[in-house]
Amino acid sequence: MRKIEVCYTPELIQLYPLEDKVVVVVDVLRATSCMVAGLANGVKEVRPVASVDAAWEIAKEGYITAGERNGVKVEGFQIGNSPFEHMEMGKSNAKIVQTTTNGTLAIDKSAYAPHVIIGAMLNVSAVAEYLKKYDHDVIIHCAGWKGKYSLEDSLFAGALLERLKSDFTIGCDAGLAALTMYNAVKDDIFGFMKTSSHVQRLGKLGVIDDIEYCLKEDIFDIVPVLENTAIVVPEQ
Ligand SMILES: O=C(O)[C@H](CS(=O)(=O)O)OP(=O)(O)O
Repeated sequence: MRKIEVCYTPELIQLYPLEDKVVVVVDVLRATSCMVAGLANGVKEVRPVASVDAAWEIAKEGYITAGERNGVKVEGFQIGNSPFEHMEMGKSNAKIVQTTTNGTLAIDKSAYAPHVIIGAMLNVSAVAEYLKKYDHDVIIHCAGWKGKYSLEDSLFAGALLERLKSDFTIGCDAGLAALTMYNAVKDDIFGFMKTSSHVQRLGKLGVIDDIEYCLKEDIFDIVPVLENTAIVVPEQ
């Protein structure tokens, strides 16, 4: 049986050989939720970059600048890190260059894997169905927060494992912990998350609507993939 493992933070990713794996990168609050919401609503592609300077360079090619530092829109950028802003950009089929504290860094650190896909609560069942058809072992790469563990990305890991537990062997204790936590709180994820450090931090910035939205399961059925340097939704 294929194996699925969970890496809780980008600081640990060097412990996981990625050469022959599918990597699911997740940053529920909020980077990968923005990508999924935007791409499902007409955004053409997202170029994830680790630095603000790199974003400015790519913006010269006609990309909309998106992203945050410390949760706040980068000065001079067109949009920040809200899924609603990304969905709005879909109306003009924008191409976006995005840099965030945790999410785009985790993508950067996964980029040498042969296959990288983008997960969020918003598309968790679509990701599960995609992985069932794809004959490879899987690593769920949680973006965490500044190298540390985060509850929301672990909940995504648990939600995905719950959907895949008959098809994959859960190959690590991190996965078992995520699955147990998800099943314990799945009926009130928003209530559970209220005490988390990320919600406390972002809540102070007045983005509670973003948080509530990003914690919803299965709003979209797309699976964005990293193709060379861009995240796109391949034609079915
Ligand atoms: O904007 C966000 O949600 C966070 C900001 S911070 O890390 O909490 O300061 O960034 P992200 O890379 O989307 O986790």
